[in-house]
Amino acid sequence: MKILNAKELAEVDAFTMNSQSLSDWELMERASSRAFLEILKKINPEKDFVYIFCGTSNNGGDGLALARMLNQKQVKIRVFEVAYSSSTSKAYQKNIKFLKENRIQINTVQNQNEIPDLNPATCIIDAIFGVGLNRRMPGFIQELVKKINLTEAFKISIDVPSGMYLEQSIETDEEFVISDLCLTFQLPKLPFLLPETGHYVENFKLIDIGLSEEKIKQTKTPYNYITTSDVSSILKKRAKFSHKGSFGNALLIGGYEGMWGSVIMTTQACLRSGAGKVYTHLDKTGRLVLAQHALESIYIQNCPKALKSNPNWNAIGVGMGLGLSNNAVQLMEEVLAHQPKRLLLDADAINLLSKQKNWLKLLPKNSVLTPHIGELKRLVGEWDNDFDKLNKAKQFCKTYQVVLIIKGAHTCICDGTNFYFNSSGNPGLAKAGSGDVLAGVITALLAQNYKVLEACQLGVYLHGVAADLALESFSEHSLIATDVISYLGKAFQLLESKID
Ligand SMILES: NC(=O)C1=CN([C@@H]2O[C@H](COP(=O)(O)OP(=O)(O)OC[C@H]3O[C@@H](n4cnc5c(N)ncnc54)[C@H](OP(=O)(O)O)[C@@H]3O)[C@@H](O)[C@H]2O)[C@H](O)CC1
Ligand SMILES: [K+]
Repeated sequence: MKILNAKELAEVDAFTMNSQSLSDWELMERASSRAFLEILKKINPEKDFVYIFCGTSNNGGDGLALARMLNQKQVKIRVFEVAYSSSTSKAYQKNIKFLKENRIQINTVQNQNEIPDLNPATCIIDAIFGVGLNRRMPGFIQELVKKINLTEAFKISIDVPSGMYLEQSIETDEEFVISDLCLTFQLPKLPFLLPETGHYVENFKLIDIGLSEEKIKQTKTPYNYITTSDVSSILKKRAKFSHKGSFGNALLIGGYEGMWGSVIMTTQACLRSGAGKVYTHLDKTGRLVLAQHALESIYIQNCPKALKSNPNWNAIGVGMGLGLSNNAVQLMEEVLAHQPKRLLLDADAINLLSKQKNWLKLLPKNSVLTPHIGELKRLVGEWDNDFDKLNKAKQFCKTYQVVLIIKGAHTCICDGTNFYFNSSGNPGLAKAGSGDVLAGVITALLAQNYKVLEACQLGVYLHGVAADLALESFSEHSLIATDVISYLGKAFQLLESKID
């Protein structure tokens, strides 16, 4: 699924209206009526008192349409025109006319003194600014938003929380609506997926408004959102006459300084993700634990020998609990000298790279690095904001020709040109061990010869789905990494059921 900016969305809107012979008001009516159905699920039409704040352009137009629909349902409402401009959109004017015809009172707010008492409101609909915000909101709207945020009312933002920009960060002294629910039209918006702003849009719902799929497909954007339909087309069927050699040999290297569990979980996840054979090198003191927990894996005692004697590792995953000792440095040197076809670097492998930046040039092309935020900082340096972070990550990938998987609530894959944000997963994954499991899933897919970017997308998505499915037995609090491994099977089943 694509993530578009305001200009691209406006082009898709225009194309849709043209191809479906719709006026802008009709498209707005479609959008608002679908948002209205979602709002009805969240309010008590008999009891709630809904305040609707409408800007003077199309986001405001949506708000006015919602006011009319709520009024028709006999919901108690108050409508406020937040008059930041004297020029209004056509669809907005038409909706104002309808409200007047229905004798619905419209209150105007155009300065700080006109901000109403919000105490009576039990629900607030924020339709002040949508995707069109392109500069700082006027002072009186900043004050209004501050007041909205202080109320106990249930807050619903239409399309985008007012004050949030699609493609730039918000200054620390700027306000934006912190809503309980954001009903966003058709496609997700970039700030929802970035931690600085996404933290305040935890609950967003995509409202399908029938925009032209053809036009969306044609629109070029670097930003993408990974959904089931994107990845189910990637997953390959296992051929009937295949054998273990058909699915690759994966070598996993880590598990030192008592951190055996780390690489053993990677091993288990790799075994559960379809690799033909999984070999694991860990500190020899951990070999019995490996034998107990991953019977199907093959223990490698002498890693340098295994690297030298076998030029045909289909994929190597290194770093999970590797430590930063001299031994770890040597192992990394061996791996880099081997120049594997497919290489994944996680955890301590990334930390070692950050210390020895001259190694970066030695990484085989298309190596996959899976840093969490702290590890990313050590690799690319500090960033000013999330947009700067994306730029730095992109530059890093371009310079070293690698793929970054930046782990987080919406894990982001960057290949130097495009970004892919994951849609699956939950905060139960915010625990030690989750990354080890992800490394195992992706190494298994790399070993099976999936294209690197496809292995990353599929792996990240499956890992999140497994965590989501695991919530049928566990809670976000109780979920642990090994639970995620035990639900990988169900996650694969879900995608397999979608293969034609
Ligand atoms: N396909 C869809 O997704 C549909 C979306 N709809 C809704 O329409 C909005 C987008 O409408 P738009 O009118 O483009 O944008 P806004 O309502 O957000 O209004 C912003 C306008 O105000 C001006 N502007 C921008 N920033 C400021 C500011 N800080 N102060 C004052 N004015 C500002 C700007 O115009 P300028 O020419 O002055 O730059 C914007 O035009 C979308 O979010 C949906 O809610 C439709 O319902 C149909 C389908
Ligand atoms: K809004």
